[in-house]
Amino acid sequence: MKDTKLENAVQTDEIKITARGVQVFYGDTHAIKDVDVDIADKMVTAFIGPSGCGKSTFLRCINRMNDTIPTARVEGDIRIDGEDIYDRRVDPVQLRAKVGMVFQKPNPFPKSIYDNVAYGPRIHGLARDKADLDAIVEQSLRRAALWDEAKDRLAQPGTGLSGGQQQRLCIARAVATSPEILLMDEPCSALDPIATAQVEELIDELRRNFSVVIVTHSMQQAARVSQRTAFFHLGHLVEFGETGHIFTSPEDPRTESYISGRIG
Ligand SMILES: Nc1ncnc2c1ncn2[C@@H]1O[C@H](COP(=O)(O)OP(=O)(O)OP(=O)(O)O)[C@@H](O)[C@H]1O
Repeated sequence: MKDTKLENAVQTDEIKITARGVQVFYGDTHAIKDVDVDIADKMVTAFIGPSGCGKSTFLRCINRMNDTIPTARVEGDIRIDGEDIYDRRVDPVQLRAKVGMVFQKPNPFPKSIYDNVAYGPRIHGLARDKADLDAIVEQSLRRAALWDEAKDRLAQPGTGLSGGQQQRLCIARAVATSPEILLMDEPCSALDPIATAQVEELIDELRRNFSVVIVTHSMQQAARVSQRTAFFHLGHLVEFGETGHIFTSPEDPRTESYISGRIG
């Protein structure tokens, strides 16, 4: 299995994240089993697979969010630009500024729109002065395609926005610290079709500047937004490759069954 995976791994792109022999345990539950993958820069990689197969668990390895779960134990090697992110010298808080995350349910802080976006730059000391912070907030809201809707109400609470706007605010908050990687865990599952389409369009824009990894339950969404797809099943990374190839000519029968709707 490992050889097939590596043969299918994308070798020609510029690689941002490499994972080798990754295992995750929650107590006695073995949730991720010996995963090897190379994730390309400036592309969208989708993680798909049936419920409970380990997509979110593996996503959380990339910014060490599993560190916050007491029963979770991660083994193996994960590197970003060749740097071992589990090295003792790596500060997880700094890592999470470099590897931003957007969650399933929009979770703006109970603060103004401005302060939501300014939060990360403030705690990481990224702005020289107020004018600089204003510029970061504006640029982040523009990148999240929210500036036009938010510019006249920056002092109003983020929680007063619509669900789709809140999710774009969370994307603006994530990009405000100039991350290199954006992790998205089912970012559209709480959104209506119009807001989903806006966020999907935004994801396509974001890949110009970031490496984006998205967990999705929707195969249509994976096909629309991603260039690379990883199919997980029972904790294994079964198949990984170009999205079009995975959806039209999957090589593993488990992938074929899943995309044709027979499992999951
Ligand atoms: N905090 C936790 N504590 C204990 N077990 C967990 C925890 N989080 C996940 N698991 C277990 O690890 C396995 C993988 O779960 P994970 O949430 O990563 O799957 P998933 O593919 O993202 O699922 P879904 O699509 O339903 O969100 C499952 O067996 C799940 O029950």
